[in-house]
Amino acid sequence: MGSLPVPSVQASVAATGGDDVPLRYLRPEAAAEAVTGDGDGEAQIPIIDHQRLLLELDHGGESLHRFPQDWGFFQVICLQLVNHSVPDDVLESMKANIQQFFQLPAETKKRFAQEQGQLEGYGQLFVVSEDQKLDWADMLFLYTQPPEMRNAKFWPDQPATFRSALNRYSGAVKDLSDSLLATMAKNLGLKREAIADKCIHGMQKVRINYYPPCAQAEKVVGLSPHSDANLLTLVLQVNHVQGLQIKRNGSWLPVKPVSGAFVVNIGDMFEVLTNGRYRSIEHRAVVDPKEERLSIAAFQFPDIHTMIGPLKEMTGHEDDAYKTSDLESFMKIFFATKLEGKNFLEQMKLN
Ligand SMILES: O=C(O)CCC(=O)C(=O)O
Ligand SMILES: [Fe+2]
Repeated sequence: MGSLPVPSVQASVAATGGDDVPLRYLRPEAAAEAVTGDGDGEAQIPIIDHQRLLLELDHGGESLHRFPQDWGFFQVICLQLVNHSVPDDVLESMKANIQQFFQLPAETKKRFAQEQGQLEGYGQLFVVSEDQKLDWADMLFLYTQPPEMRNAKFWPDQPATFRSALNRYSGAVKDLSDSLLATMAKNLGLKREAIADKCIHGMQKVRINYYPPCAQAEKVVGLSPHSDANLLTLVLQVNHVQGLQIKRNGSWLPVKPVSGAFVVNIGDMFEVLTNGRYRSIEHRAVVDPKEERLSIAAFQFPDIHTMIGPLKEMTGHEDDAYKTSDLESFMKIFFATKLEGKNFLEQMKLN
């Protein structure tokens, strides 16, 4: 497993001034796919107050149900969660640390570079061929939970507070995710523990994205369209620069950054577990012509030894619509596949 090495986009922009965009990044047709509005007003992703949601749930309210139904034929959850349990200082410290990390000299960042055949570290993912188009971004990918899975050599020791900030962030986001999974299970008519029980030692991987500005922003893509393979993803948009878009009714809908909010996305494993009742969200990131953009995606997985397949309580008399496989095989196929819409999940479908 691994991704082919590619140059740092940030370093190339610094070296060349960034006016000439190398051919491997130019994909004007993909970049120009239709975008709906600016993510405001009617088209805005629902903003959910987490404390209120929990109160409603305790009182038997309809909680999350309203939103997926408003959001089209399939149950699609993409929402911005505010008033959640991750403390402000944990968010602020994480943001400051990653902003400082990407400002470090190229040689310093390279000390944490991915190694051949491995996914973790500073570099890029999903590059599977020499002639594939590339994303206009650099990233840092780390295994964060359970703590035994951490590989200290990929965890930056500069800035000095990076490791402690990520440690706190990771734990707080895991707790929040567990709480959301319990809520979602209840929404599906399952026991609260139905999904959470699979996540007691649930894995978490964190992908920190850095999108440099691009003089030809309208011809490049920051992160190719994809759905996340895991159960649930919590994305923090680190600064005010807009870039994240979700696919809805065939066009791209911008997700406006809301300060302190987590964008909560359903991943492929949730789609499989619910036998397709809920659908994973296809999304992408575009880049800004003038300003850099940063985001942190925390991918929540079940425990490493969990089998991933449609839950019996979900299927009833229906046939399974997806294969059942162990988590490791599931992930191997995911990382060997070029990131392109939901093509990975197609491989997991039966018939
Ligand atoms: O940059 C973003 O907002 C999206 C990040 C994302 O989708 C990912 O890392 O999987
Ligand atoms: Fe994603």
